[in-house]
Amino acid sequence: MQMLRKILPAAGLLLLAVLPLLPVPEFWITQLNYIGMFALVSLGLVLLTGVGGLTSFGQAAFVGLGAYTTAVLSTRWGLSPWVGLVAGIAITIVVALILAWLTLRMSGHYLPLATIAWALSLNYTMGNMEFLGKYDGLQGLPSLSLLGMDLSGGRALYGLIWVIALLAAWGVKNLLDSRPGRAIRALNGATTMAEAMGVSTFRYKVVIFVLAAVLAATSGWLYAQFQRSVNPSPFALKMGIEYLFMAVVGGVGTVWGAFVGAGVVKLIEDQLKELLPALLGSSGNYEIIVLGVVLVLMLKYAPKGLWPFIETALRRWWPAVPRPRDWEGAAPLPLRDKPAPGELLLDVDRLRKQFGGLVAVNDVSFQIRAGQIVGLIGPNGAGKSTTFNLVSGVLSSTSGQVSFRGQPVSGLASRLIARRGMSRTFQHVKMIADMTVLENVALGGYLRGSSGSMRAMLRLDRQEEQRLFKEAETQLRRIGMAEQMHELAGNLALGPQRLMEIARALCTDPALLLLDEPAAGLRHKEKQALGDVLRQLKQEGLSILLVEHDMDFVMGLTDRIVVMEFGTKLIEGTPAEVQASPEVRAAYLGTEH
Ligand SMILES: Nc1ncnc2c1ncn2[C@@H]1O[C@H](COP(=O)(O)OP(=O)(O)OP(=O)(O)O)[C@@H](O)[C@H]1O
Repeated sequence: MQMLRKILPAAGLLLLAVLPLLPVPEFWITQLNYIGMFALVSLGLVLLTGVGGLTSFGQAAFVGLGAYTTAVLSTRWGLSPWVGLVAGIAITIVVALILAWLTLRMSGHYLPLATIAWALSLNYTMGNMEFLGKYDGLQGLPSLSLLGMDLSGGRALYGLIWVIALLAAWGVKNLLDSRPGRAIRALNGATTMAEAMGVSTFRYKVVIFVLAAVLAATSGWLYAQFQRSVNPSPFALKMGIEYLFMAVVGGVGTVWGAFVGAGVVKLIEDQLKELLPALLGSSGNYEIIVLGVVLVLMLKYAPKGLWPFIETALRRWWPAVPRPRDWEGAAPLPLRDKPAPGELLLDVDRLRKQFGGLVAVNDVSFQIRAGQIVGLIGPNGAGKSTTFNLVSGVLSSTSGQVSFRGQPVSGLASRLIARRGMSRTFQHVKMIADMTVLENVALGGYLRGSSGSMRAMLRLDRQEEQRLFKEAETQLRRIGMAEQMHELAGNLALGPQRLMEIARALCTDPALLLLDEPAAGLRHKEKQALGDVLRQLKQEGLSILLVEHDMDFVMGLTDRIVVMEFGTKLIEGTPAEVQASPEVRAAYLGTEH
């Protein structure tokens, strides 16, 4: 059985490889060629839409860009199709960068609308330029050859198409399991957290946008070699919608879903093209209507597509194995310069935040010195979380100054503040639910690594990955969560999720740790353990700013406490001073009890 499990995938791959040598009808080879080319585009959408959350209807236009570039270069200037491939990718990168710059800062429905706009305009350009042969397109592309082998014809191209498609799948899979990949996986719903870990989320939006465009253009190049001609219709908006449809049907967040989606849509569409006109007695693009209905049903009943069902079935044969723990011998990550004990670390000076007429933080000032644990307390709505967000750069202040390690940081993006050594957790836990605890914590080490997307895709980043995972495990062990490192973060209870956030923040190697209600949701024993960890961190020289409602926890842990009420600092002092203060009693008793 064990043997069979190992042999089966290899046998499947072998069958795929030798298929064109077997007496398989040309029709099926052609189908498989289309599936491979469509899967390549759909793979880009897995990255862009499924993982990154950026919906694009415009991928067909990039397919067209790849196809037209090689067609023009080979038919008008007689250049080799290989030059066409390189030029097509280069032009696509330039166009994608310009479009990304123009559109990727848009939010909500504006981005999909923008993708429709450029899909239409690129398609009209193809159809109206004399130079591109207008709607007739360009014919007579020269045949492709590789190392003296003639690759014209479906059977000959089959190998190239599938090698490229599978290599692309391998690259995308590698990318998603890497330092940049973890940042990319944060794009869909966890951007605030990723930015606080030092990630430029805009940069990664551009990266996946360009990558998806390059995959589409490569598919277009293959398409042009396959057809030996190009015209605008296969690159129209309708096809852009179909590519998205393939990604959704297959399983928009999964690499193999791209292949399943491409296969299922292509095969169903072909059947419908024959069946529907026969049933309805007239010809027309009726299959689009059926596909549209299927899409709506899928989005309602199986929004994650078909792949999760297939995966569940496959898991019986190939159970999921935890990530191998291969980082034991990895070198530790570099540490930052730490402030000297007693050094002024954080200086908050008359910080103010207004939301319209509401003054959420009203000219609040306080300081933290290196090695201190400072508590920020106050009744609900006092402005504690807002103060946190202002200090860490998640919100910009209306007025006032924040200096960190002697440098002004007001107005800086949170990722730039993170770079200087401030790290935080969130009142409402922010994580990537479908990543393991270990991977979530490793995202905290983002700034301590440097591997880019290219290295990750080629899997040249393994040494750095081992160092990052070793650090992540160390931090998890520190807060007593090493046993849960292979669990999916979304499956944890709220308490452990909060602890995981602390481990992630520690993974940044901070000089100042900002903890927003770290003990909420923890059991008594867990709270005690957390208190011990924080004391230990303090002994190691770390400074902590802590928002917390559990008074016993705060009083037993902090050196100083800042009390806020209605956005204003009520008093500041040692825990004993604060406990003895009649104002504080009034604030709490008056509002909470
Ligand atoms: N984005 C926002 N827009 C408008 N008002 C806001 C916004 N964020 C916070 N507020 C308001 O600012 C005030 C302070 O909120 P904040 O969340 O900072 O309080 P808090 O002390 O952290 O409270 P809690 O302990 O309940 O978390 C509240 O009145 C809140 O409604």
